[in-house]
Formats: sequence, structure tokens, C-alpha cells
Amino acid sequence: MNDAPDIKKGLVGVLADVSSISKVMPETNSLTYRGYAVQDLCELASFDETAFLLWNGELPTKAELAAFQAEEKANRALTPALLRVIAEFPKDAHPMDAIRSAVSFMGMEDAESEDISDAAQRRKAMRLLAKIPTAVAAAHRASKGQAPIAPDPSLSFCENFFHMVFGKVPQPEVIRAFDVSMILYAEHTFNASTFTARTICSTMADMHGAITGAIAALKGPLHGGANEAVMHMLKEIPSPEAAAGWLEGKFDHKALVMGFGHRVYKTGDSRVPTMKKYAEIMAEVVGDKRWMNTSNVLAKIMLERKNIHPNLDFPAGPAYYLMGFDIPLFTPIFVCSRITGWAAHVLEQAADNRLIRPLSVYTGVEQRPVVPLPQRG
Ligand SMILES: CC(=O)SCCNC(=O)CCNC(=O)[C@H](O)C(C)(C)COP(=O)(O)OP(=O)(O)OC[C@H]1O[C@@H](n2cnc3c(N)ncnc32)[C@H](O)[C@@H]1OP(=O)(O)O
Ligand SMILES: O=C([O-])CC(=O)C(=O)O
Repeated sequence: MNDAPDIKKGLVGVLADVSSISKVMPETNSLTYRGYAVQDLCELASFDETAFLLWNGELPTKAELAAFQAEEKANRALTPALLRVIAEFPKDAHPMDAIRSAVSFMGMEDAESEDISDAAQRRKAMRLLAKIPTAVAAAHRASKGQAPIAPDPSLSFCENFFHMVFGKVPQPEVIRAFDVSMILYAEHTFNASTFTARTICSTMADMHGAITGAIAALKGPLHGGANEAVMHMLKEIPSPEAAAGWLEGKFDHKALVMGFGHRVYKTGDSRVPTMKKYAEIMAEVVGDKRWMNTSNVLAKIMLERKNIHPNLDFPAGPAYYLMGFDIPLFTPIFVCSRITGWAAHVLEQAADNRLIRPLSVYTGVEQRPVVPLPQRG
């Protein structure tokens, strides 16, 4: 009989709780939010409607959407104090550290910070959804020595983000591709950052604390940071023709190829075909097919040689690059979307809470006496 403890390293395959927010079905490479296929939401709904859906369980009526959008627009501005803090961030601060710190500061400023009732948490979620893009854009501009651009309430959520980053709104095809990426990034069950948010919330800590922790978890290149790593990787490859040789070098060193593999999907990420379609539209709009051609070579060889499929970060990286964003903005953009899923999970965790606290198997030295300092030499 084997008495070895059954450790699920990385919590692989562990069912940690129930959730009614989204469902990943790896057997069919599909994903639903509140029962709606994510591809259908991309086709027939907007990111605002998706945010409402994740928080309320149903798609909004026209009146509900108008009220939701009005509230989001009314909450976009940052306080002068936060704008001053952002202006003082070190110029070379990591953008994910900047948004993590800005969200933490927002918590200290929020009059309802300590109120963890469902109603207050929902109001704070809305404030975070509205303010995070403003802080991301302001921190990015500050890192380049540029003044922030105030949010424009006459613009949609996505248009306003471009306005705050670039000072102008691009053509509708670009806004559409960005909106689709925001829908696709919004929610994905118990991923590492969402589970972090739920763990923090399970101690009855507040919404801003949970989201600050989630941002810290998303930063890593094994999770959200991969969309930036993908673009750095694509830029390292001199041409699509050079991609095969470049990949051989990675295989020789047993290196990770960023934007490939997934803990749950083993035969393809449900979101990749939709994001790839919009990355290709962006390549058409910009008139630059190089990144998608190189991507196609990498994806083909990864599948043939390693049987590993791309994940959402793989097409999202070049899509954002083609939209004109600097690479350090890619993972903060992911934050602007995933705040919706994180907040939905914080609300769900709090509604039926039990402290999250797993066990570990101790492998250190056995108990021993403390030798007082004078006798330790
Ligand atoms: C939005 C998101 O967060 S999506 C994920 C974004 N992250 C990335 O793109 C980073 C690159 N990918 C990875 O590091 C991994 O695939 C993860 C972290 C996403 C998933 O990790 P796990 O579920 O633990 O997969 P696991 O490590 O068991 O992979 C199985 C095998 O495939 C290999 N593998 C998995 N992904 C990759 C990859 N990207 N490049 C090369 N090999 C890989 C592993 O080395 C392992 O090989 P082995 O059996 O010889 O040891
Ligand atoms: O589900 C995961 O582990 C990672 C992921 O794709 C996401 O968070 O979108």
C-alpha cells in the first residue's frame, strides 16, 4: 500500500468551489459566461454588456445598459491626489506595479473601502471598472514624461481608453477589435489571479485589496504577462522565414514558448479563433502581415512538434501591437477587462464564504531544541 500523501501540486485538477459565472469546457474548447458562448457575445454584444452580464447574471435591457454606461462614465475621473501620486511613480516602474499601486491608493480614498456589504462591493466594482483605464493611461503617459489626458464622457469605454492613451480615437474597426479583446479577456473561472482575489476576499478583506492582489498575480509571464512576452518574442524573430529556426533553438534549450499551453485547455483555447480573426483584421487595417505570418509558422510547428496549442495571449499580443499600443501596456489592458471577472468572483465568494486555507506536507527538519545565542558561538 502506498502511504504517500496525495499532493495536488499547483492545485492541478482540484475542485475548489462551485461558481455560476463562467464555464470552461476543455473537451469542446468552449467557454460560456453566464451560459452565453463567448464567441456569440463577441458577435452580438459589447464589453459593457458583458460586464453587466458578469455582475448581474443577465444581459442588460436597453435602459439597464444606458444606466450602467452612465454610471461608468460618471466615475472615470481620478482624484487630484491620485494623479499626483501617479506623476511621482518612478519613470521606469513596471506598469503592472503602477496600476497595482494606483488601485491600492484608490482603496484608501474610497469612502466605502471597509464596507464589504454586497451593495457597497458592487458600487466599488463599478468605480474600479471606470477608474482603472484612467489610471493605466495616466501612468503610461507619466512614464513617458507626458501629462495625463482627462477621460471624455462623450466617448464609449473603449473609445475613451484610446483617447486617454493617444489623445485620439481610431477608426471603428480598431475599436471593434479592442472591444472583442476586452470581452475575451473578461473572465475565465478559477485562474490564478481570480483565485487570488477569491482567497483575499475569503478573509473578509475588502474589494480593493482583492483586486490589488489579483493584479499582482496577473503580472507574471505564466499568466497575464504572457501577452507582452509574446510580442517581445515575435520581435526577436527577424522574419516569418526565420521562425522555424528560432523555434528549434527554443526546443534545444527546453525553453517555454510564450503564448502556448494552458492549464485547462489541452486541445485549443476557446478564445483563440475569435482573437486571431480580429488580429488578422488589424493586420489588414495597418497593412502589416509580418506578425501574423510569423505567428502562423510558430503555431503550426508547436502543434506538429509538441502538440501544444496557442492560448489567448498569443493572438492578443500582436493585435494590441497593431492597434498601436506600446508593449508595456498589454497586461494593464488585460487588467482593464479582467476587473469585471475578478469583481464578479469577489461578489460570489462573499455571498457564500468560507476561508480558503489548504494544507501542506511539511518536509523541513524535525522538531529540535533551541540553542541559546551564547552557546551557538
Ligand atoms: C491568459 C493566460 O493566463 S493563458 C496562459 C499564458 N501563459 C503562457 O503563455 C506561458 C507559457 N505557457 C506555460 O508556461 C504553461 O503552458 C502554463 C503555465 C500556461 C500551463 O502550465 P501547466 O498546466 O503546468 O502545463 P505543464 O507545465 O504541465 O505542461 C505540460 C508539458 O508541456 C510543456 N509546455 C507547456 N507549455 C509550454 C510552452 N509554452 N512552451 C514549451 N513547452 C510547454 C511543459 O514543459 C510540459 O512538458 P513536460 O511534460 O515535458 O514537462
Ligand atoms: O484560465 C487560466 O488559467 C488562464 C487564462 O486563460 C485566463 O485567466 O484567461
